[in-house]
Amino acid sequence: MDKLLIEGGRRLAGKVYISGAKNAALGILPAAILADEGICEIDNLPEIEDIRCYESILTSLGAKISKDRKGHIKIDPSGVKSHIAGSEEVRKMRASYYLLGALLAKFGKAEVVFPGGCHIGVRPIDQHIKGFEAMGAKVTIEHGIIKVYTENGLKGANIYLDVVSVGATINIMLAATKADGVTIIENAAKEPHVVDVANFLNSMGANIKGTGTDVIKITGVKHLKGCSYSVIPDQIEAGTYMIAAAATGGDVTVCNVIPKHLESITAKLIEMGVNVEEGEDSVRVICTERPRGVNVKTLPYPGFPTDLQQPMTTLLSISKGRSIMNESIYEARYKHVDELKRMGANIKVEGRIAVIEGIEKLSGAEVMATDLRAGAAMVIAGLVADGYTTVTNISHIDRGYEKIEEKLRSLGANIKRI
Ligand SMILES: CC(=O)N[C@H]1[C@@H](OP(=O)(O)OP(=O)(O)OC[C@H]2O[C@@H](n3ccc(=O)[nH]c3=O)[C@H](O)[C@@H]2O)O[C@H](CO)[C@@H](O)[C@@H]1O
Ligand SMILES: C=C(OP(=O)(O)O)C(=O)O
Repeated sequence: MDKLLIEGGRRLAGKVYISGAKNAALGILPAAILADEGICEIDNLPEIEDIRCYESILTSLGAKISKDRKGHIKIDPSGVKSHIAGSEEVRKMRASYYLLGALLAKFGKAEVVFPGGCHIGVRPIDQHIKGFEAMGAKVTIEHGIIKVYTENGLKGANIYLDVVSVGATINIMLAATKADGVTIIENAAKEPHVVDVANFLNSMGANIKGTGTDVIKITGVKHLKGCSYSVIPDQIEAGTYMIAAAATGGDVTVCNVIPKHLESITAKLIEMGVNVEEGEDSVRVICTERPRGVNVKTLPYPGFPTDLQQPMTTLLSISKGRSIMNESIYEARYKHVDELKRMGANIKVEGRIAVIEGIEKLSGAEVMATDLRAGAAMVIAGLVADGYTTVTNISHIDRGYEKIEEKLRSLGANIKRI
């Protein structure tokens, strides 16, 4: 299995270009099967394992997918005839739960194997199910398969989410696009990728209003068509490079981003004494002295994203003084801490709280990517550590970061895949 070998101690400098957003693309791909006519052309797709996996799921459902250039695909869903998704790929990934909403909207029924994804907590899907049931579907779980059936299609409904959930918001939105009547989602997630999936569906002819606020109104339509669409830049990939720049005392311009989506990260870095300059579609991170420790609490958007908690923990582990991290979204997203400790970090975890006493330097070691963002955290740790760090289990990293070692090398890092 591949590993990343990193020689630490090099300051990152230059420009890095951010790919399309994983979590937006993973909602857009299943949405494309809803076209009753025409094809969907999707641009700025990130070249990552999760996208390859989703393309293969759609192909196995009968969609025709063609590619003519990097990050651009055409999906012809006219061959999708089955409401059953049960392949190994479905089981592997989290976002396969969107097949429930998409197949339900298309056929009035869906059978999908339970989703996988990063092991960072229990990750229930009760709010997705509650939404489908409110729209009149009957949901059962048999032998690891979620079965959702309707008698006469879905009916619009008022749905109040008990927790702010990206997945439930997008899934209910997908299901409701062709439902009979109006669906209102209250306490909806406001993440940029929720807005992006809705914009894509609206380009296909859906009628979705209010995304980006906590009340979304979906008026069901009868017919959807193909469209051309470009995925937004990845907020989390951008944040990862911003944090890596700060950790290495670097000067990095993170290009092809929407700076508004990065505000919570920008604000934290500024609080730590790092200089961040916002451009129109870029942010420049300049770090000239060791950052100060700060307190961080992960929250739904526009709060600090849980997906950057792990890279941020690495930065805090080498910042001045004590920091407190409060992971309010997932109860088990601290597996990277044990790996950071192998590199000398001084971190105590109790429940959702990590108390981090910043040390001057980490020291290189063999560490494991226990999940996707833990992997990013270990790569940043390797970049700043004394000597060599080997990161194993990097298939997790490949799920969500396009060509991470090439992008880092272009910024001056000494990193290679072995
Ligand atoms: C493919 C994708 O887009 N993944 C993202 C998505 O995951 P995902 O959609 O799985 O995350 P959610 O936003 O749904 O989860 C947020 C919180 O709600 C809880 N919950 C969720 C659904 C539910 O039915 N019941 C329930 O209790 C979860 O356990 C978690 O504590 O949003 C997360 C939160 O920003 C990110 O970390 C993931 O990168
Ligand atoms: C948790 C993540 O992904 P997934 O939901 O696909 O497991 C992530 O992108 O950080």
